[in-house]
Amino acid sequence: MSDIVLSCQGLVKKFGGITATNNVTLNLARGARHALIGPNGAGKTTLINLLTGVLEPTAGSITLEGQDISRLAPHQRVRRGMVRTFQINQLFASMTPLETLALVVSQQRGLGARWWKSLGSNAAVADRAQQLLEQFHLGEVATQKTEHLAYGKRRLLEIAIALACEPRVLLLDEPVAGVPAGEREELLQTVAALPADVSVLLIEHDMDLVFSFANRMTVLVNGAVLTEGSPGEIAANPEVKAVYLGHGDEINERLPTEPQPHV
Ligand SMILES: Nc1ncnc2c1ncn2[C@@H]1O[C@H](COP(=O)(O)OP(=O)(O)OP(=O)(O)O)[C@@H](O)[C@H]1O
Repeated sequence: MSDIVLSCQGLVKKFGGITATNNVTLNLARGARHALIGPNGAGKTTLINLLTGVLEPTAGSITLEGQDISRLAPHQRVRRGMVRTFQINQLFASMTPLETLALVVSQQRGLGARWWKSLGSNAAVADRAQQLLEQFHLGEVATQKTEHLAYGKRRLLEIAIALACEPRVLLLDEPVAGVPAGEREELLQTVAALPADVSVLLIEHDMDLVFSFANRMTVLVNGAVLTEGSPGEIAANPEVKAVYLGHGDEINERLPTEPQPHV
């Protein structure tokens, strides 16, 4: 088994005259905690959309566990084990976290939506949903409608839903964006405690989270990879610091000061 779970080679995405992704090659190691950072407009969202199949690349290829998935539809990539965090939408607003997770676990296990008729009648589904509720600190709000949950709890539910799909690769899209200060710590701790066998690619502007979470970082600028390295290497890289100058991003409060230690 290769040490690389997800890989893209020479990815290019052009929107008319704009090259949003410019010859990006990126390897996600098995069990990685890999952050993708870059200033606004660097191409992070476009790259994630290419990896998940929402966008079709102009050139390049993507492999998951060594198999070419470049031509697969988004749902086929999910089935192969690449899952991104879901944004809570209207569909889930009137459902509770318990119902939502039971539905996703049930679908994942090929049981369809039969859980609806007899929630709890399938012990394996109920057990897994309960486990996820506890893991994501949602136990106390398990039977409240999602639309009434605090924002931080909704973000936790998004990650729980993604994990219910039993991913090999989890693409975490700005998990703490918009979360009020009082709810951040719980979210940071939960993200830090994600299962070690799930390889994670994190897109994030919040440098607290990036530097406390990642053991590998890729910096995108103008659609291309500027550099890749350990958090220590990234923090010490003058080019990275220069890129963030004038962007008002928090990275300059951290660079080139010492990053947090990593194992
Ligand atoms: N559908 C589109 N059509 C045209 N241009 C696009 C499209 N999507 C993205 N772009 C352009 O591609 C570039 C990269 O955008 P992208 O949203 O991927 O960056 P980002 O790093 O995710 O930015 P942010 O951090 O602000 O979310 C930008 O110049 C953007 O304007």
